[in-house]
Order: sequence, then structure tokens, then C-alpha cells
Amino acid sequence: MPGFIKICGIRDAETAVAAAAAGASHLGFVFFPKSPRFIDAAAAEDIVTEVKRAAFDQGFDAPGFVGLFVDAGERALAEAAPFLTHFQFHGRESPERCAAMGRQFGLGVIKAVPVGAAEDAAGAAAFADAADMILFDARPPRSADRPGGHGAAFDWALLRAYEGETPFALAGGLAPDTVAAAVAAVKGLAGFEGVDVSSGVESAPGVKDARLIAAFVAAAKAAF
Ligand SMILES: O=C(O)c1ccccc1N[C@@H]1O[C@H](COP(=O)(O)O)[C@@H](O)[C@H]1O
Repeated sequence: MPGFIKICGIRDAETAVAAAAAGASHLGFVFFPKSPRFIDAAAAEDIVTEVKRAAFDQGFDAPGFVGLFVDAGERALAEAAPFLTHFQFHGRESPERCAAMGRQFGLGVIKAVPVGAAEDAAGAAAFADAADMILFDARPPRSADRPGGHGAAFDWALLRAYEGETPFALAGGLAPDTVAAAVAAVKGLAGFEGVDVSSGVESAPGVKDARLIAAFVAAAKAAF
């Protein structure tokens, strides 16, 4: 069983509860204003409260709650930290910055690393003492105004060049019908813990589809 199945870009409580009940281990909130999945801290906190209540009432495991930030300042991190379990740093944050923010706010750290070549994957070893998980994602298109969430995949075989000790997960263009192939491509690699999806479980940018989420979680679990 994969330890990590994250549904990112959550914007409403109904979808959040459905994803957690379907077996997602983590839910992600995008605190990056240019994203079609942007949510503010107050709305995200309300969703966290709803999910925890539903988990208790319905008897499923409460997921972890991940805040996605892109080169954010401490004020934005401080606003969301009290109801999160992890920061996901998706910008140009250095290993030192990741480690310092994780320590300061007492949260786990997921560092997104864009991969377009084998050296990108190998370079992620620099986050060994700074992150609890590396999230390998596709490089964004040159013209993009945000560093992720484009539904773009990368060559998963490039991850063979990663020899770091930090556990890692796969992101970028995954969907219910592609996640099995992605898992199969990296399954034997040391440290592989799971998958992360956003666009592939949406009916339109920023609009999550509960049926696609359930199909994604089931396919990911079956593939491990
Ligand atoms: O989703 C976004 O809009 C986003 C904005 C800024 C940085 C990252 C973003 N998304 C993350 O990118 C990966 C892959 O997404 P996809 O499945 O290819 O759409 C995932 O972690 C998203 O949460």
C-alpha cells in the first residue's frame, strides 16, 4: 500500500471529505494567488475542521493537511501553519529556508523539485537534511505563471538518477488512467512513497471531481 496519496488543490469541504473518505492520505491547499486553485487561509481552516469532524463521525482516518507555498514570506506561513501538518514548498526555496521554516513552525516539509533531466533528480539530494519528502514534478512550460499544476508529466525513468536518502513521491500529469504506469516505472526505487495529483482529478481548472478522485485513489492503491 502506498503511504502517500495526496489530492492537491482542495477548495471545498464536500470534495475534501469525499477524498479523505476514499482513502487519500493527504489533502493539499494552494496558497499561491496566481493559481486557479487558490484558497485563503480562513477558508482552508474551515475545510480542515469539517474533514476532522467527518472523520470522527464516519470513522475514517483523518488525512494530513498540506499547505502549498511558492516563495512565500513568513507571514503567509504563520497564518496557515496552525491547521497544517506539512508545508509544501513549490518555488525556489533553498534547503536552509525549508529546514528553518519547518523547524520554526513545527511542521513536516515537502519540497517540490522540477525534473527535466537526470541531474535535476540527482540534485534533490541537497534537501537531505531539509525536507521530509521530495515531490518530483514536471518542469512548468516556459510561459507559465506558476511552477506547477499544469497536468504535465515528465519522464519518470529520470528518477533512477536520484540517490538521496529522503523519501520521495511522484507528481505531474497523473490521472486515474496513468497512475498505475507511473507507479510501475518507479516502484522498485528506494524511498518511493506515493503520488500526488491535482489537474488529473478535475473537470475544469480548479474544479475537483469526486468520482475522479475516488478512481485515482483506488488505482494508486491497486498499483502498489
Ligand atoms: O496547482 C497549482 O495551481 C499549483 C500552483 C503552483 C505550484 C504548484 C501547483 N500544483 C502542484 O503541482 C503538482 C502537479 O500538479 P498536476 O497534477 O500536474 O496538476 C501538484 O503537487 C500540484 O499540487
